[in-house]
Formats: sequence, structure tokens, C-alpha cells
Amino acid sequence: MTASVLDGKALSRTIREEVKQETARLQELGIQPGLAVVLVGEDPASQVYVNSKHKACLELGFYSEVHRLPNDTTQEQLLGLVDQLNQQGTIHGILVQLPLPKHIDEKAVIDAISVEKDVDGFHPISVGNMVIGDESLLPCTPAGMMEMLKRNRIPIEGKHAVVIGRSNIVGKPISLLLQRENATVTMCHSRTNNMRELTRMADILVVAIGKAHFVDRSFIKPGAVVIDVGMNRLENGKLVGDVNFDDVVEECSWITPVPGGVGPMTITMLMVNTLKAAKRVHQIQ
Ligand SMILES: Nc1nc2c(c(=O)[nH]1)N[C@@H](CN(C=O)c1ccc(C(=O)N[C@@H](CCC(=O)O)C(=O)O)cc1)CN2
Repeated sequence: MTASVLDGKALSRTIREEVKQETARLQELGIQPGLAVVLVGEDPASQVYVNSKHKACLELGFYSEVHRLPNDTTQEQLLGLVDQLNQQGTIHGILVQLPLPKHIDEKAVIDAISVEKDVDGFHPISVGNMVIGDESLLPCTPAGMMEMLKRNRIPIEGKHAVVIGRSNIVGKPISLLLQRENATVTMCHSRTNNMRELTRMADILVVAIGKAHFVDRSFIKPGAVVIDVGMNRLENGKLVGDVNFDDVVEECSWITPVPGGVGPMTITMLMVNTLKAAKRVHQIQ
């Protein structure tokens, strides 16, 4: 068996086209979705992501503000900017690029973002709403994964999903979203004993552990769907996932590549969330 590849770039193009059309409809009503992205410091990867977010906004017809602050910005200064953006009518979504420099408390900053503008879905109220199944903006990477499964009509209900990794940004939310679709979910992490015994029972395996090529074919149940959220830069500069793609591809039914899988969906779902936030504030269906 050779797996079909879940192409995040192609799906992103489709979804962005949908967002663009919906944005044009809003503009006829005098509404332009607006996103503010805040970057503190000069982390090279973060700069690339922030530029991509700005570019995506312009392509879709959004209003975009990028605030680039120096590395020695104080927490008070950053909270002051978040407060200003919370009040600003042209802004429907606020995203503070992570990671933040060590002297700034990430949680304090996320908590300060108005829930209505929390397009990252990281605010504790957004997380709480997701847990109880109420309407909320979902974290972009897990939301992107769900979209990849659903739009490719990959069955979730009744399936055994195993998630490796328990981060607040990926592992925990994707476990909840899969459970919401009636999967039976097992969570594994760095201290799980006999991890292979669990992963070999997985119909859907999500890997978000942050270790290059951690998963090989010995982890895989034949025919499984494998979603790789890892992004690891090797010394030779190559970007690889947490899954050894070449080793696993003949064992599974579907697989996401790195690059070109889940990654591109992250920024696309940010655009979807910003559009939703704008529609919600203007009470548009
Ligand atoms: N506030 C947030 N910070 C961070 C988030 C987030 O969702 N919210 N996620 C990541 C970074 N990120 C977006 O911010 C992001 C990561 C990866 C990609 C992507 O398209 N990856 C490509 C490869 C890109 C490359 O070559 O480096 C891929 O996988 O194909 C987009 C966005 C952490 N911070």
C-alpha cells in the first residue's frame, strides 16, 4: 500500500479562495476584516511567519497591521499595545506571535487579548468554550488538521485516534476536536510507557512531539491515517517532520508531508478565524 498525500498547500488555496469571495461580499456591506499581528524581537522563523500572515491578509482583501517591537520591549508596553488593539474598531483579530522573549509572561499577554478578537484560540475562555463544545474560535493548527480530515472525507467517528504530544497549542486541542467528532482518543507523551503498543492501535495517528523522525513504521497500524505536525530544522538546513515519511508512507493510507502538510493550513485557518470574528462582531451570517 502507498499512502495518499494530504496536500496542505492545495487545500489552503481552495479555502483561501472561499475566504476571498466571502470577504468581497462583506466589503459590499462596508465591512473589511482586519488582523493585527504583533511580533516582539527578531526570531528569523517568526519574522517569516509574520510576513506570510501580512501577505495572506493583502491577498484576501483584509486590512492588516503588523507591529514589530524590539526585543527589549517590556511586558507593560506589550500589554499597552494589546489594550489599544482591543479597542480599535478596524481590528477584528489580534495575534501575538509566539514564542515571546523570555522576560515576557506569555500567559499574561494571551489573557489580555479580548476573547472576541482571539483569532489564535489560545485565550482561557476560548479554550473553555472548545472543551464544552460551545461556539469559539479554534486554535489554527488543530483546526487546519480537522479541515484536512473532513474535506478529504476521512472517517473520524468511532475511530481510535492516538495523539503524541500534549502541548496547549496542538496536542490538547486536537485531542478534544477529534473527540468532539466521536473518535476514541488516547494521548501519549514523552513519559508514556510502551508507546508503540498504543500507536499500533491507532486508526488516526497525530504526531506533535517535536523530535525529528521520531515515528517510523514500527509505530504504525497498517492503513492508518498519519498527521505530522512536527517542524524540525536539521543541521543541513532541511525541514523535516516528527514522522519518517519515507519509512512510513507504504504502511499508511493517508499522510501529511513536511513541508507542505499541516504547516500551510495554520495561516489559512488564521484567515478563516479573522473572517469569522469580523462577521460575528457585525452580526452577519
Ligand atoms: N501566535 C502564534 N504563534 C505561533 C503559531 C500560532 O499558531 N500562533 N504557530 C507557529 C508558527 N506558525 C504560525 O504562526 C506557522 C508555522 C509553520 C507554517 C508553515 O507554513 N510551515 C511550512 C514550512 C515553512 C518553512 O519552510 O519554514 C510547512 O510546514 O510547509 C506556518 C505558520 C508557532 N508560533
